[in-house]
Amino acid sequence: MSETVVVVVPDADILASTVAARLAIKIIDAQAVHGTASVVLTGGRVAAKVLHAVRELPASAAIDWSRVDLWWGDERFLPSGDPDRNETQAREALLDKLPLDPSRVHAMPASDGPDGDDAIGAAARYIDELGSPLPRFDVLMLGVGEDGHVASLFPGHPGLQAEGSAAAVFDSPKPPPTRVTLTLSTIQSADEVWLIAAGPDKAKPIGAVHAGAHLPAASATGVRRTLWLLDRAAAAEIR
Ligand SMILES: O=C1O[C@H](COP(=O)(O)O)[C@@H](O)[C@H](O)[C@H]1O
Repeated sequence: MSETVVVVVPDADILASTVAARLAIKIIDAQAVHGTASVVLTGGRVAAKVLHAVRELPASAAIDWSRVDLWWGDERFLPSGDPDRNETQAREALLDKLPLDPSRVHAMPASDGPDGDDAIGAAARYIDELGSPLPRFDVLMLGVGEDGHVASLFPGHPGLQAEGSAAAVFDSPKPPPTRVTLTLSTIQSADEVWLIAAGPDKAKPIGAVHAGAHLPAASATGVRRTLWLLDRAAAAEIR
């Protein structure tokens, strides 16, 4: 039976440090049980803050980073190293400072990668990388957009119905227009899904989801646990 928990902390800085602490413990526990840990990263502003906070965390020294698999929930389909790529931001905030095993860093392809600007080919390549059955995801982190989107799954957009484990997204309402995303069924395969949001702009969609609205964020649930990790401003409209 899956549980949903809402955790509210005073502000965005405290949110980043508490999510970082939770993430470190989750990775340490997963490595104790399985030998490895598998984490799905998200993009966006709060994600960068969380990764920065992991860097500052003394407990991160207890993690064997060479046995952590990193995946991405979505990617802005831009050239490698573009500052708007979720991968670039994660590398700058944390990954470049860690002794990761490069073969365990599963970034989504860039638009100057092996498939060039063919986003469908890039999504197919990520489907291959994910494999079948899907990897075990110990924790899958997601930001929440002002419109209630998660990963690159936007309300009323065809990506929401996509089949397969990952999909290309075109004409995204948020720039850049072309993206690659995990599909809802892949997100729902994670042991724990963490929806992380800070700031007043997130209050409306989060309030709506908790009142029963059918926004993409409402469908982002974990097999064992769904955690909403919010600052007070983002939680303001939860009744
Ligand atoms: O474009 C994206 O936006 C969302 C939310 O970002 P935020 O800056 O409003 O927190 C993010 O979750 C997603 O990964 C990203 O591609």
